[in-house]
Amino acid sequence: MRIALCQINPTVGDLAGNVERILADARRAAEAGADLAVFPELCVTGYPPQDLLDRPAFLDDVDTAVQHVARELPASLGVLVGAPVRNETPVGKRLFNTALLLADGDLVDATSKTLLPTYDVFDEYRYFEPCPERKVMEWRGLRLGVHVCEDMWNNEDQAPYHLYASNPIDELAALGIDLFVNLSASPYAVGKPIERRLLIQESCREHGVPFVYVNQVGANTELVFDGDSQVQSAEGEVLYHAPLFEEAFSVWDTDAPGEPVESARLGTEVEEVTAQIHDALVLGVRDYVRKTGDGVFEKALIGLSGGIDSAVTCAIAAEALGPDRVVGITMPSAYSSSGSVSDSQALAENLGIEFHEVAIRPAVDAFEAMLAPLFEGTEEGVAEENVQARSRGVTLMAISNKFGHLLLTTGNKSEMAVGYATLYGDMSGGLAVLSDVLKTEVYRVAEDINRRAGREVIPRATITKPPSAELRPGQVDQDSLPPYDVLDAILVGYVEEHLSPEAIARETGYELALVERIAKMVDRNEYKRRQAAPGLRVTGKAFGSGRRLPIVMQRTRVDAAGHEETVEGAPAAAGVDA
Ligand SMILES: Nc1ncnc2c1ncn2[C@@H]1O[C@H](COP(=O)(O)OP(=O)(O)OC[C@H]2O[C@@H]([n+]3cccc(C(=O)O)c3)[C@H](O)[C@@H]2O)[C@@H](O)[C@H]1O
Ligand SMILES: Nc1ncnc2c1ncn2[C@@H]1O[C@H](COP(=O)(O)OP(=O)(O)OP(=O)(O)O)[C@@H](O)[C@H]1O
Ligand SMILES: NC(=O)CC[C@H](N)C(=O)O
Repeated sequence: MRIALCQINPTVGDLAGNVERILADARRAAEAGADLAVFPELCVTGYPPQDLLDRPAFLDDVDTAVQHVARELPASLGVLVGAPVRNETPVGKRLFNTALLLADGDLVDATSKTLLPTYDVFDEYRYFEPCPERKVMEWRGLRLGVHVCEDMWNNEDQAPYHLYASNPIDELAALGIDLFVNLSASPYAVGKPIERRLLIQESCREHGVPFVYVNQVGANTELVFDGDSQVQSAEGEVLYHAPLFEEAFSVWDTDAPGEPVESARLGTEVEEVTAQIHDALVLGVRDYVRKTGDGVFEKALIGLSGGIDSAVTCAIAAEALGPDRVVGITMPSAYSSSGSVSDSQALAENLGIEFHEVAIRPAVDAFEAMLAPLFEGTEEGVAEENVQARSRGVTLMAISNKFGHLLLTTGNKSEMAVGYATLYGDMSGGLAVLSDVLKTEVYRVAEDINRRAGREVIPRATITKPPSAELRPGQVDQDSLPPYDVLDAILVGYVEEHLSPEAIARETGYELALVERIAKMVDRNEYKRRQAAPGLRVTGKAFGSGRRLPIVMQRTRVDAAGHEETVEGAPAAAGVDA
C-alpha cells in the first residue's frame, strides 16, 4: 500500500482553508498513486480549537466540512483526517477527538482518542470523552492500528502523570496489526524530536510493527508545531523523516519500504537545539502575523535599544516576514548610551529594515513637569525610570495604531521570570517573541543568526555589551540580578523542573539565600506575566496557558514541631528588587 504523509499547516477555525489544504494534498496523493493519505490530529479545525468546540454552530460547520472533504476526494483514495465528532450518548463529555477514514464520498470507519492530555498547554478532557475501545481499521488488505497523538505517549516522563491506565499501543498490537498510524498535533519543545523518535522506535521494536507518524506543522497563537512526521520500520529504523518547521508531503510504500535514512536534526547537540529554537520562533512570528485577523498586520514594529533582546527579536521578525515588513524605532533618552542609537542603526542596516529615531526626552520632561508638584520631596527611583519605558511604549503603540503594525515585545524568559520589565512600558505589544527563551539562549540564537548569515547581522557590540535597561545612569542588569548563567540555572530548576529552592541550591551549589531570593521574585511577578503579551512556546514549560499559578498567594508551611514558617510572602506591591 502506498501511504501519503501530509504534514500540513492548518489554521485554527479556518474550516474552508483547512479543507482546501486537505483536498490539495489528497489530489497530490492520488496523482502519486497513493492508496491512503494521512493527515494530522484535528486537522479540519486546526489544533488547538479550544472553546470553539463549545459552539454548536462551529460543530455543525465541522460536520459540513468533513462531508465536503469526503465528497470531493479523488476516487478510491482513502484519507485519514482528524476532527471533533459529537458523542451521541447521554453520558460523558460532548465530543470525541476522532480519526475519520473517508473514501468515495463516505465515512468508511472511525476511531477516537483514548488518552486525553490535560496538563501543561493541553486541555483535552475539558471537551472530549476518552474512547473506551480499541479497533483495527482495515484498508486495502492491511490492518491499521490507527490512534491519535497522546495515545502513543504512555511513558512515565509525561508530566504530571505516572503511566496511564490504558496503553493504546499495546492494545492495538494485541489485536494483530500490520502498521501503526498516528495522527498528531504535537507542539515543539526543546527535546521533543528526540523524544518522539525514541518513543516510536520503542513501539516498533516491542511489537515488531512499522509506524507512520503524521504531525501538524505551523504555529497557532503560542504553540509552534514542528511537524517531524516520520516512518519507522518494524526494527525502529527511520525510513522517512519530514523536514522540521515546514509543510511536507511524501509517499511511502509498504511493499517497497526503502533503506534507513540519516536521522537529521534530532536536537542532540547544543547548536542543533539553538537552530531549532530559532526556526520555531521564525515560524511562530510568521504564522501569528499571517493567521491573525484578516491579514491586518502588514508589518511588525520593534523598539530597538541596541541591546541583544530587541536585536534578536528584530532579526527573527525580518526573517519571518521579510525585511521590508519590519520597522525599527530607536528612542534615546537622557540615559541612553551612544551605542543604543548607533548599534540599532547598524542592525537596521544589516537587516535592510525601515528605521526611525524618535527621541523620548520631550515626553519624559513633560511627565516630570506634570508630576513635579505631586512628587515634590520624594526621591527619584523606579517611578521616574519607568516613565521612560512607558514613554517608549506610548510612542510605539501610537505608531502601531497609526500604521497598523504589530508591536513585538522583546522580554526574554529570564526577565519575564523575575519581573524585569515595565508594565505598560516595554511590556506593551501583541506578541512576545522571546518570552520562552532564557537570556543565555538568546545569546546563542544571536550567534546562530550571524553564523547562518555568514556575516555580522547582530552587531558584535550588541552581543558583547553588558545588558542594561538604561533607565538610570550607569545601570546594568547585574546591579539587581545575579549573572545570567547563574540566574538561568536557578530558573530552569524553579520554573521548568518545579524544584524547591532547597533542591536547586543542593543541585547547583548556589547559596540557598540567592535561590530563595530569585524564587521569591518569580512568585511575586506572576501578576506581571498574567498581563504580558502571549509568547511563543519553545520549552516544555513556558509562561502562558501551560503554567498556571495563583497571583494571590502566601506560601507558608508548618515545620516538624508545628511552628508556622513563612517560606515566601507575596506582598501587594513588589518590584524586581524584592
Ligand atoms: N501583586 C500585584 N498585583 C497587581 N499589581 C501589582 C502587584 N504588585 C505590584 N503591582 C503593580 O505593579 C507596579 C510595579 O510594576 P512596574 O510598574 O512594571 O515596575 P517595577 O517592576 O517596580 O519596575 C520595573 C523594573 O524592571 C526593570 N526593567 C524595566 C524595563 C526594562 C528592563 C530590561 O532590562 O528589560 C528592566 C527596571 O529597572 C525596574 O527595576 C506597582 O507599582 C503596582 O502598581
Ligand atoms: N533607547 C531605546 N530605543 C528603543 N527602544 C528601546 C530603548 N530602550 C529600550 N527599548 C525597548 O525596551 C526593551 C527593553 O529594553 P531594555 O534595554 O530596558 O532591556 P533589555 O531586556 O536588556 O533589552 P535589550 O537587550 O533589547 O536592550 C528593548 O528591548 C526595546 O524594545
Ligand atoms: N495533541 C496531543 O495529544 C499532544 C500531546 C503529546 N504528548 C505531544 O505533545 O506530543
